[in-house]
Amino acid sequence: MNNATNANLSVQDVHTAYGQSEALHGISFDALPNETVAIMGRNGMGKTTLFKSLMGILPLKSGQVRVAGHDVSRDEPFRRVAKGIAYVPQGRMIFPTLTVEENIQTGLENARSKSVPDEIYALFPVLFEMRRRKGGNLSGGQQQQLAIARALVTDPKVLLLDEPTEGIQPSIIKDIAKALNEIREMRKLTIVVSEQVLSFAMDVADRLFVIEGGRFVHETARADTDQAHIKSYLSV
Ligand SMILES: Nc1ncnc2c1ncn2[C@@H]1O[C@H](COP(=O)(O)OP(=O)(O)OP(=O)(O)O)[C@@H](O)[C@H]1O
Repeated sequence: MNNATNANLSVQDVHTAYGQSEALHGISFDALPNETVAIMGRNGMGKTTLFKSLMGILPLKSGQVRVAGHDVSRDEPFRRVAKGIAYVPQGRMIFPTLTVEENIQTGLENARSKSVPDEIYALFPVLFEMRRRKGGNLSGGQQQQLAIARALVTDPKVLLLDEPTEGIQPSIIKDIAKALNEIREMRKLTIVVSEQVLSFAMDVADRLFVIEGGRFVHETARADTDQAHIKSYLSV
């Protein structure tokens, strides 16, 4: 475990329930600036519930979430965004009838300037080419890039991505891995990504956790990863 005082994201003993049914049973981890952490697990193991808990979309039953040293555990989602955490949800959730540019601008709601920073289009040139097209007309991979761009304009310290490779073709998955590595290096971001694709996690993550039944059951540094062991958790 890293020293919590240096952590950009510190998650301590988080429990989350749907009514009487507890889905997360005490999740704890820290992540540093310029570090990517992958959370691996099959469907229904708690990845989405964890991200919604970190963002405040679901209330914590108990536990604490700190972003850059600030306790955000009781904050509404928009306050958490202002304190430096951003979310790319599963399924991307872009607005199909808005243009690419307008989709990115929805992330700039609380910013002084509504113009999309050049840096964003430099990272994702395809979004610049397609800036006047409707979001709904983009391919899955382009929509994923758009969802990442929209999250990045809030200038987060911590970026959460829920299964970014879902439904995306392998060649584009490589592009997304490259973009995430560039963004992390450029902004010294903390990235937390949930995944079922191990090769993608190995391309981006410094550390990997396995979640099962709402608990972390395995942790490994990338260099020490026993890939066969991780795969045994991912196969049904
Ligand atoms: N709205 C809900 N009401 C009740 N239980 C829920 C709800 N959403 C999820 N759960 C339960 O919480 C547990 C964790 O689900 P979660 O969606 O977080 O898993 P996941 O790992 O993100 O899987 P997936 O990749 O399918 O989204 C599951 O047992 C699921 O049935």
